[in-house]
Amino acid sequence: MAAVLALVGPTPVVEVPLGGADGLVLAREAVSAVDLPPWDNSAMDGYAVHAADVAAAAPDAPVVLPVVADVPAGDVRRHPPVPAGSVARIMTGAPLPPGADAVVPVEHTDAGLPRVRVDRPAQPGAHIRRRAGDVRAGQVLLPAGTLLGAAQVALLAATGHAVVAVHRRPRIAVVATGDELVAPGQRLDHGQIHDSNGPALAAALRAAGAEVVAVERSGDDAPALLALLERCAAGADLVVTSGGVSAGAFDPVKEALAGLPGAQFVAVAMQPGKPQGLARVAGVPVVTLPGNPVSVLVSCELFVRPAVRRLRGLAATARPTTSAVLTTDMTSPAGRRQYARARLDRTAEPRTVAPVGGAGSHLLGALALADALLVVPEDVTTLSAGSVVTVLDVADER
Ligand SMILES: Nc1nc2c(c(=O)[nH]1)N[C@H]1C(S)=C(S)[C@@H](COP(=O)(O)OP(=O)(O)OC[C@H]3O[C@@H](n4cnc5c(N)ncnc54)[C@H](O)[C@@H]3O)O[C@H]1N2
Ligand code: MOO
Repeated sequence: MAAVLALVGPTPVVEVPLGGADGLVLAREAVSAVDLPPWDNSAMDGYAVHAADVAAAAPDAPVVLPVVADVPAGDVRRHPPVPAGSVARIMTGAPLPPGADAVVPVEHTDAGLPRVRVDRPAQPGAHIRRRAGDVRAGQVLLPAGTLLGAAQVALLAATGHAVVAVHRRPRIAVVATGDELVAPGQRLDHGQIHDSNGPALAAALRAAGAEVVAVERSGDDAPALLALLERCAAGADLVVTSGGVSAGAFDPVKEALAGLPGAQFVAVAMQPGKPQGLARVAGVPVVTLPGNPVSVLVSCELFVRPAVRRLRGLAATARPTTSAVLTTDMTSPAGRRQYARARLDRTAEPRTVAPVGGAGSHLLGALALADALLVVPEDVTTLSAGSVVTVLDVADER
């Protein structure tokens, strides 16, 4: 993972309309130019009063006062001070007229106009939301590096930000390699299969926060593949390939990239996802994932997702791990850390985890039912039901 991360940094800073900024990451701290609330205002529908006028009000001794003004929310008039001995009718969020120092909720009155009966006292300051009680002008609202979600967008909108400086959504191109690949929906000849890695990587990368700018298929001709990678690199921050990196007689990805500076192909002691590689094409990092359909998604999760986070301007962290109780016995290959596909019961106490399907890197049926990866260390070859194991929680939504 470190080798992949070393190739990427946050994408360039762009100014985008706030309305389209959710899911992006602030590139600069956001500062408020205004106080929030901008003026003292009412927290209740009711009457703005002088607290002293209603100090003795009670259900059996109501105080009757004249209503000298009506202040709805959105009222842009500047009202004169409310004289002592009178009140203004006021709605939630409306500016408190000068003079008044408390709000009596309408429930504690007869809702009257032009005179109102108030049957409860109010402490000075009651139901008043003070100017700058939330945010002060000049205050840092959000530091650089903040992921913008609904609450952050609300704060930026409330403080009047129409555009925000964010890291541009990372552009990633996907290239699935293999002469056997045919687009889903097309007829298969003997020896051909539908390309699942292309669509799968595109989905995983989008879920990680990337913009997928191309999903290409390439045959096994290395020069043609290199030309395709160069075209993809021209419009991308990162290119991700699948297939063609193991020990076969036709491993075009290796062949296409091997001569490039910085290219490296390694066997990682994990299962699935052993053969891995990376290179730069025209300066753009290319991560070469193995072709087996389970391997490609597990490797994308472990190696590419953190890199996408870094490109977005976030910390390049992995997903959270959790402990769970294994529900069945299982085995694991010696010398390779296994990421077994599993289902995690998040409602059980303690949590339980059950492997789904076998260890084969072609077992897409089981992968699609899994929502977690059960991590079995390199030196562990058998695990019994009841053991406490580490689980990577990879579910995006559940
Ligand atoms: N002699 C050895 N053979 C293999 C080794 C090894 O060490 N020595 N490693 C195995 C492991 S582990 C993996 S993983 C695979 C990785 O191979 P490649 O990255 O070269 O991938 P391919 O050979 O192109 O394909 C492997 C497998 O996946 C299918 N595939 C490929 N692309 C797609 C796609 N886009 N959609 C659906 N399925 C795809 C392909 O048809 C193969 O069945 O190598 C092992 N072999
Ligand atoms: O390591 Mo490969 O990725 O098992 O199938």
